[in-house]
Amino acid sequence: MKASMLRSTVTTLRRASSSSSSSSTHLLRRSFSSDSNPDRKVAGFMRDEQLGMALRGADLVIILVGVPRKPGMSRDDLFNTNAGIIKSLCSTIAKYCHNALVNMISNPVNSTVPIATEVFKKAGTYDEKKLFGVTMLDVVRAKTFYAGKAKVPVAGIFISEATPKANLSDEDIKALTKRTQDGGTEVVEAKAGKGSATLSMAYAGAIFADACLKGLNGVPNVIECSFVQSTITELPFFASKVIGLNLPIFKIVRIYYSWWSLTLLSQVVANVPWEQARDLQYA
Ligand SMILES: NC(=O)C1=CN([C@@H]2O[C@H](COP(=O)(O)OP(=O)(O)OC[C@H]3O[C@@H](n4cnc5c(N)ncnc54)[C@H](O)[C@@H]3O)[C@@H](O)[C@H]2O)C=CC1
Ligand SMILES: O=C([O-])CC(=O)C(=O)O
Repeated sequence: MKASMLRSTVTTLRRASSSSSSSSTHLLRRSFSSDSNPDRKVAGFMRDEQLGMALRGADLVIILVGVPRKPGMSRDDLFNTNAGIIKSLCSTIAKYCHNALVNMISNPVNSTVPIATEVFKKAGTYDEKKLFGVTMLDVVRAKTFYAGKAKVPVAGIFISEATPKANLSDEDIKALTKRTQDGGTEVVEAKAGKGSATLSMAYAGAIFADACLKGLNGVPNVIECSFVQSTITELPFFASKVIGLNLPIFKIVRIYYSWWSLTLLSQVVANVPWEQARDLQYA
């Protein structure tokens, strides 16, 4: 697909008021211009019956509907409400824009991505290279906290790969990792029941969506992290470093895990099987 030919469409999905009925879905569709087509259009769609119209022909769908956490909740506590919303949306995506890249922001991402996978598989439209759980906010946080500690602007996606190198002790690395892991909870608690991270998520979501659009426009070697179908651990999905968001060359890059990351990894792996069984049963 040539850059000058591309009509890159981003569709975001929202309901105006969470107290309204399930038939009040509000949708926003943005069509980005290209050199040959300078028109920039933004159109709004309302209600479930217009969902298909909003989605038809989209190149990229960003899913951010659903409920956010309140203080004291885990992301997994959102499963019962958000799983059904995601299942229904993904069925419509399979029908109206099965070629679209899907950026999944709605939590719990480690369940909503497998649910979307199963829905797409059942519809016969699944392509693992098109479904991305958005973990970009963790990268943004890690970079910000590392830069604060190291007193340098940071490039690179992981603490173990960050440049320029800062001389951090094991204790510093542990603390940075924990601060990054707890970043979402920090915001949820600070907002005291009024939602989770929104502005920083918008920033992170825009970076990731932009990377996808670059990939679709044929820009080579776009590299970001995302929760995708992955072979880097024994788990079927894992937040992985992904190179070449320009389809179809997408590939997972192995990374160097520090001793501390490996310790955390073993804890994650131990928890996942029961969640997976539930996600698959649900979908
Ligand atoms: N992946 C990540 O790093 C992050 C994920 N999130 C997740 O994103 C999701 C949204 O969070 P916020 O934007 O803070 O919540 P929010 O409450 O500000 O917005 C959610 C929107 O979804 C709408 N909605 C709810 N049920 C719907 C339905 N059945 N159909 C259509 N629209 C519906 C609501 O009306 C609302 O407009 C949550 O699941 C949250 O946990 C939030 C921040 C970071
Ligand atoms: O923590 C939450 O509930 C939202 C989220 O995923 C984050 O901010 O990282």
